Amino acid sequence: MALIDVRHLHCARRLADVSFALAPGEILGVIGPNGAGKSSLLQCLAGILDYQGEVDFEGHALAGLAMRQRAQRIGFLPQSSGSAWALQVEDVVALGRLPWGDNNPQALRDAARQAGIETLLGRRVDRLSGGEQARVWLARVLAGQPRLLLADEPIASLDLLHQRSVMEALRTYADGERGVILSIHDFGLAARYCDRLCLLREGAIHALGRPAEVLTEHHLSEVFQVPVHVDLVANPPVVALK
Ligand SMILES: Nc1ncnc2c1ncn2[C@@H]1O[C@H](COP(=O)(O)OP(=O)(O)OP(=O)(O)O)[C@@H](O)[C@H]1O
Repeated sequence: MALIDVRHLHCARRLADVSFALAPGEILGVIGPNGAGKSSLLQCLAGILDYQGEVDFEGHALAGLAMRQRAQRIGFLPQSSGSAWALQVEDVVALGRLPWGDNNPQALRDAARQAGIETLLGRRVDRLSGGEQARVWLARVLAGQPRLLLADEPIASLDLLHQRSVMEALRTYADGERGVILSIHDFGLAARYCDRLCLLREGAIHALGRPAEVLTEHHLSEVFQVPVHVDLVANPPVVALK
């Protein structure tokens, strides 16, 4: 059974007739130009934006789930998070347990390790660098151990080392019964870590399939309107401007 099954999703002036399903164990990368609708899609699935169409989660209508059940099953990492308060890093991570009403120490430890923030514990989140803060907010979502993790550009502000470690953490997180849908602008990393890609153009799906089916010079040049060189046989895969 699909983890999430999205059928004919419409969101006013942002998304048109988007359909796909995600199986347990899969990472789906959502790609496309600025304004194509990647964040909007994730926000619809997270319950932040209203939509028309049908979305089933593990065979049941998502709309029928109580808010708490939904928050336990689906975690959302927004494009940018921040805190106006002087919270400790561990307090931010613990926020991820709110849907469960507990403070599960093992879940908190696992989340800190997966997001690579163990050395940041004990610090104030508002005194961390942008990339450090981004990993703390990722740890918050991981702490909730959602079956489906939605992450809006989780590596956008990260250095090379942490881009790789976060993609590997998400890969490991998805392996098994969980799934991840993330938006990403780095196509080389998308090719390397995502099982399938959804290429959006002006709110509609332009291509959906395995990275080799979606990341073609034809699709990318057409959608991004620049000549693109693609070599997915290379190790690591190469997608670059010509
Ligand atoms: N709060 C909003 N109110 C109205 N329209 C919005 C709002 N936020 C985004 N939009 C519009 O919705 C469309 C999709 O935006 P969205 O943020 O989903 O794109 P995106 O693919 O995530 O872009 P990016 O790569 O720049 O993050 C754009 O045309 C955008 O201008």
